[in-house]
Amino acid sequence: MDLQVTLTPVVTIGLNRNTSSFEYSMTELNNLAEANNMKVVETLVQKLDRPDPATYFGKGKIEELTQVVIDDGVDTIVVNDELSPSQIRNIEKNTHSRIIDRTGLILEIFANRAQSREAKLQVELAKLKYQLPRLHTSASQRLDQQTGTSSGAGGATNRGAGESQYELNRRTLEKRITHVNQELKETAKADQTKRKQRDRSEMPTVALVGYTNAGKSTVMNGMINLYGENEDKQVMVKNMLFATLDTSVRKLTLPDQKRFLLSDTVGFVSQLPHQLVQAFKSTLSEAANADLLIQVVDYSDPHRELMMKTTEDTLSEIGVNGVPMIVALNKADKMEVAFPSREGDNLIMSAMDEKSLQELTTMIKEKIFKNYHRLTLLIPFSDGDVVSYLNENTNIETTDYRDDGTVITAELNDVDAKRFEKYLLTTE
Ligand SMILES: Nc1nc2c(ncn2[C@@H]2O[C@H](COP(=O)(O)OP(=O)(O)OP(=O)(O)O)[C@@H](O)[C@H]2O)c(=O)[nH]1
Ligand SMILES: [Mg+2]
Repeated sequence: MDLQVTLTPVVTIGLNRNTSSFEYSMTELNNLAEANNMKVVETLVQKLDRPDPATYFGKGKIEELTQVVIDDGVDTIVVNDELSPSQIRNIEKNTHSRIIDRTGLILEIFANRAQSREAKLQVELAKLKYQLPRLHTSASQRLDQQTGTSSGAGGATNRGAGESQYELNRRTLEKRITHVNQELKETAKADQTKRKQRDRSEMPTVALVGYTNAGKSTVMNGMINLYGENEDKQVMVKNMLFATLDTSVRKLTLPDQKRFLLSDTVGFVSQLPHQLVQAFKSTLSEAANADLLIQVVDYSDPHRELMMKTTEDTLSEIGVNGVPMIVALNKADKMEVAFPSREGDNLIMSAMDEKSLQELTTMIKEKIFKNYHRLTLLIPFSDGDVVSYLNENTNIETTDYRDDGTVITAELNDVDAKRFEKYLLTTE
């Protein structure tokens, strides 16, 4: 199926402001372009402290870019920063090319990957907000064409059509924003109900977070394999950026009957457009409500430190602070290191290795099942439902039968311990 896709040839450009992460951010831009069915023909870089307010690159460099575009026979330029509407228009005019900035690029990828209604609405909202101030640019028009969710008002086609047309388009976009916001609110309400139901089940929740392509979904599937229910579906794993855009939650049951919920969600990337972060807040709030985060890191990537910093910055941007975290240094099988190997809250591991997943589970257990009590209860035969509940929900160590009922020694969490207090066996 993928073989049919024709790749759009592009030139990528970026400003080197002398930061240590520049080279990495250009590599990432090129990866993002590839994830968006583009073929990077050439990359042009200029050293400048700040972008030219009119044209991003300086005058001479723009001339060079114009020549490169002609020589390479390319008509699309991908820029490593978010541009102002006038910068987009000026580069367009000078180079006779279509411009897609970093934000537009990520928006396109998200729009093409979104599956669920909620994800689609979230992406559309982010897209509309991006388009609103850029109505008369090729960046906005391209976004409509590429994502096939035309608001009917994004295009540069109206250039010169006069102020009234512009006003009309702007109003159409604004109306659509209000509408999408409303629809999102409704889905969010439904989500909250779901979450409330889950909360009532008193199960601890663990969220996988981290950079895109780090292996979060692979860890999720490994855990489902080991501890999921038979009918549990696996989640999608793919070697591409932003394979996952929706949140999946699965209930896992460990051999000692302890249960928790594990969630897999959208990955992060540096300079994730703020429109997207805002739009995806509710999807990402799964992490905010978690009792424990597992940050999955591609340990084999030389840029892993920057990726971890990006993850931590994004988490604080969406308001996730102070949730305990385990760092899963994944893909160790690609390196010459021993694994699984644990140091404090860090685990060098491979999501494809059962031993690693078991070690990760041990670490999860230590964090979320702290408040357990080993209790011995005497349950009268008339309360058989309590015995069934304990059998299904707790780790039972011993069961004995006496004339006056069943004696069970089990590990109970705080809530259950309180609930079944009255059955506590008092030694005569
Ligand atoms: N060698 C190796 N490859 C892995 C490991 N874990 C994941 N991968 C591969 O890495 C790629 C990305 O894995 P995913 O699980 O989809 O990554 P993700 O973090 O869910 O990515 P997004 O959903 O895009 O954010 C896939 O090709 C996986 O097969 C690992 O431990 N070792
Ligand atoms: Mg994934």
